[in-house]
Amino acid sequence: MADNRIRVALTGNPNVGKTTLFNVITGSRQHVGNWPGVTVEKKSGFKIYKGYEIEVIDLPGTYSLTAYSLDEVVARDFIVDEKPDVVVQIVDATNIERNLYLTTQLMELGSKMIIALNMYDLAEERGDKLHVEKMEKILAMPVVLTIASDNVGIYELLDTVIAEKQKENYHSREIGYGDEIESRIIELEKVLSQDKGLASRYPLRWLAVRLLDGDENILRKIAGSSVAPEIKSILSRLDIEEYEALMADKRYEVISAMFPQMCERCMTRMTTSDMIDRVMTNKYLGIPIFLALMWGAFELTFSFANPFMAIIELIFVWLGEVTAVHVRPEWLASLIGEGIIGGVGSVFSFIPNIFILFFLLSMLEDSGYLARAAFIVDRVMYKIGLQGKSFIPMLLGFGCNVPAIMSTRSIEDRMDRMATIMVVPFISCGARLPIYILFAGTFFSKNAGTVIFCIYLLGILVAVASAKLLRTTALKGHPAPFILELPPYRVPTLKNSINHMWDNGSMYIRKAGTIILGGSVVIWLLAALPWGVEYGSEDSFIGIIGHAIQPLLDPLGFDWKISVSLLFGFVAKEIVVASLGVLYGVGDDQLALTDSLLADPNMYSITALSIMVFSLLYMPCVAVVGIIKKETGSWKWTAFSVVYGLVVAWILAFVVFQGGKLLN
Ligand SMILES: Nc1nc2c(ncn2[C@@H]2O[C@H](COP(=O)(O)OP(=O)(O)OP(=O)(O)O)[C@@H](O)[C@H]2O)c(=O)[nH]1
Ligand SMILES: [Mg+2]
Repeated sequence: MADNRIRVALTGNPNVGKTTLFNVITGSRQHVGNWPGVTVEKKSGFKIYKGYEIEVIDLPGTYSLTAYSLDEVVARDFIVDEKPDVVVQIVDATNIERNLYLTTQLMELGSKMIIALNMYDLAEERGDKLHVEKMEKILAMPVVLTIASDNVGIYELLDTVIAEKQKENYHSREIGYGDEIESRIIELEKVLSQDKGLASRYPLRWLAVRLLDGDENILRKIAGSSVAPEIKSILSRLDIEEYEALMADKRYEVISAMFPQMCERCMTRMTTSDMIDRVMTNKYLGIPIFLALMWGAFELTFSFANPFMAIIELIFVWLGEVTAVHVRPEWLASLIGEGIIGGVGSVFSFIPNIFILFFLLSMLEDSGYLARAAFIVDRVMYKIGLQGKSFIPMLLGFGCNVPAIMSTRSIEDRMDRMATIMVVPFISCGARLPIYILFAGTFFSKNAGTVIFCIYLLGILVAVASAKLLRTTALKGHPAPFILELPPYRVPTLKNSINHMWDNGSMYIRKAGTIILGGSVVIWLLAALPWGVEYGSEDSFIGIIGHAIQPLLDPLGFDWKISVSLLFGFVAKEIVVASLGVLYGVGDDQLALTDSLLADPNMYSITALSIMVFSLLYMPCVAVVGIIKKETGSWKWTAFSVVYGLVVAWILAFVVFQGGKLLN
């Protein structure tokens, strides 16, 4: 490797600001959130600085080097196997003692190390006195103060990285584990050293320590080695569990001896966060507060977005009129008017809602509240035999199910993970929102926010119930207890909320310009062909397809237009709205889609409700099906997910529609 290239790994406990730091150094925009477990994959980026090409790798958070879940393994293996030039451990300055556990393990690896003492704004705020120089001396490594979220200390950190890389010799730092364990370490080291390949790849002392620590992954790493049988026989004579406990004790002992010298007045005390949590996570108040906050978010979304939505609608209706008058030949006017403006336009008018909802959700996330929501829901889920960790992917699922399913990698237990993957599609993603806004806004205009809130809630309930069902049948087993470290409450940063809003919102706009545009044109073609048929009539191709599937959906109250739109929604759920836009010929009679729907004699509010319920549940879109296949590695489960969704959606929409008809 050329001399001016440096590879730097960012590691540390979850939720300490690794990704925030990564983003400011490399100018990337990876997802940052105030809860542990945001990052589940390694991401790399580059920074050119003072003539050096610095590659920075952001890793998932990990509490120790004994990795349990998939994301922790990613972090551990990278540092151990890829040997970055410099390892930067990001330490939460308000939680140093706890973070040092990982430090003691990283130290043993013998890599060049730097501590970035992050969030020191928060430490200072509460009156801690940090002794950075003492810390450097005790740990024998550079310590740099940073405030990643405020761009403070970044260049100092980069300078330190360069200086560290250039250092010729540095001493590895060791923890003494006491005579008994030390003699075992020496015994193991001696055997391990016979395998020259191993010796060149890993520090032998480190390997020995990990083996005595009962690390299964390390056992697997040396399985192919000639010394493996001998190592195994030594280990089998020892009580590894006891060694593991002894070594952990020793580390804690070392930490509690050095910690008081690094920080004065850094005792644990009742913080504001703790006090707020007494109320927020209270046994009785927790769930009502959660529901109230979510309901508030939907109400706000709706009332704020309404005027903007009306303006966008007007613009598209006007564009439709202009097209009808000025564009010739007529088929082209129809393509642009009915197809493109009708389809893309009707999806576009929901952009304000998407933006506002994601802005609000990201404020809740950044403040630390969503982690509490996971905690509260976990309490309930655990009682009915489910693992609360599944709630975190569900939270991500409100944005898009694809990253949500990827984030299940942080779930250790395979059964739990599979069950979570199967139920995430019931969590309503942003793409379904336009469908609800259209139908709730049109048929329940007075309390649209509440109706949409109930739909989201229904999604969560179906997800939880399905998980329960799966966990007691095909994916039987006990849930592992879930320990979630609650992050502190923080004032949400505007930058973060806007970034988050933009990421979700721009994805939506991109989709409108590509897949939805394409879908609209296809639907227009199907509605206009065969040549000479009346546009969008029952004799057009789309009419024929619609009539073919409509009998299946008739008991749910859907006519052929709704049926065919739902069919195309499989590609992307926004297409349901786009194709309704095309089929109701917005450009034609110069009405907004909402007015056309109100004018349709077959549409009642109960039909609208049935459509919303069906769209919420009916099957994951193409992209989600793809990721389910990838993450489960099984066609059987992928097919199950599609069929199960369709069945559940059909049954619930049936109950809603037929029940509603009976009541009326
Ligand atoms: N006050 C303050 N907040 C910070 C600082 N650095 C990061 N944060 C916030 O801390 C939270 C966690 O940041 P992330 O960058 O997602 O943390 P991470 O270490 O990548 O977390 P995982 O990927 O879950 O392991 C976010 O809400 C950030 O805005 C800091 O220096 N000061
Ligand atoms: Mg991260």
